[in-house]
Amino acid sequence: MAALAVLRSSAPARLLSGSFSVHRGGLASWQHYQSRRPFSNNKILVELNESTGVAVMKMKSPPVNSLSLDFLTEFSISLEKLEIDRGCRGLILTSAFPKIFSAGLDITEMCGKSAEHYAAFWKAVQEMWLKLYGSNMVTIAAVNGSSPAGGCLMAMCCDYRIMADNPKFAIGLNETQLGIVAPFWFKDTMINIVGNRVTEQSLQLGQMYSAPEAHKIGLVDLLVPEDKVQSTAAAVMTQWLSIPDHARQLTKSMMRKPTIDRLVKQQEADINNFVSFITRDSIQKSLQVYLDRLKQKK
Ligand SMILES: CCC/C=C/C(=O)SCCNC(=O)CCNC(=O)[C@H](O)C(C)(C)COP(=O)([O-])OP(=O)([O-])OC[C@H]1O[C@@H](n2cnc3c(N)ncnc32)[C@H](O)[C@@H]1OP(=O)([O-])[O-]
Repeated sequence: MAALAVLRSSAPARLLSGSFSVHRGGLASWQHYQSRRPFSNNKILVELNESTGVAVMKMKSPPVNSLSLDFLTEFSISLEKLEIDRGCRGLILTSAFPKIFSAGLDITEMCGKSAEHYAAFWKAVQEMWLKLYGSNMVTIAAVNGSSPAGGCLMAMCCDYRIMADNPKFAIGLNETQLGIVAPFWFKDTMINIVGNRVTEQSLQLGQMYSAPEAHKIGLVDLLVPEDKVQSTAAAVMTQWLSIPDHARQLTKSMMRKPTIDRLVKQQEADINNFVSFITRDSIQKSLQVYLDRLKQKK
């Protein structure tokens, strides 16, 4: 079971950082755990309901939940804490902002920095994927806004995706539009959901799909009105949690392990590949132009 990130049964439940609360039934009984060290900038809010065993993880990194190195580090630590907590069986991943799930990788982390920085950043992206895609928990993405590139990847890592039924919200792997290339494990994750043909076309065109289009191609499983995304995620979670954990976990591992192992086997090479790609002058220029265009949009 090497593919599954953390062995939940053998590790003690420990809660380490701030922005972490445990729900024991009523709102009045929210308990806040103290930080052991002041690591967290609270870009991620985690609320664990102990009576249901379901944690809600809300991304809260203004303005657009872009995946910076700090964000990714905090995300992976938060996830690991839930993974080793025997009281937690399910995770709902969502955004604290109403119109944006996540803007994907923070482009400023990929512009004008050192090779060492790019390597550390890419390792953090890999870790996020390995932990979320390999999670033993039931994972449901409550996609309450737009979700390009790395944001789409996070949603795709989950077992089930529920998206707000708003044609203005878009999701997809748009990397080629930035002049960059989604790595093989982004591609594999998408193939495992929508198949080879749709993925090939999506990746080449850097296609963003409106919520209804994403539902049509199977990139998201369910569309619901914006104000029903969270409650529907909770209802779907109950259904998934009715399956015995061990059987569901082994099945999930059987489905995902080959995909995970491909990256694990070449993690270092993948980092080197990213660094040599992202440091090219032409790629740096493309990213800068894209970033400037984003800023001028207003
Ligand atoms: C090989 C590598 C694989 C790569 C994978 C990736 O994920 S690549 C990533 C691919 N991702 C994309 O292509 C997504 C690009 N982003 C968007 O399409 C839109 O921002 C939006 C739809 C997410 C939100 O629309 P909205 O109208 O609500 O918001 P807004 O547009 O007004 O932005 C507000 C502020 O946030 C800033 N900022 C935004 N995104 C990023 C970012 N990723 N990073 C950093 N900064 C970002 C933006 O510049 C602006 O800054 P300012 O001027 O205030 O200093």
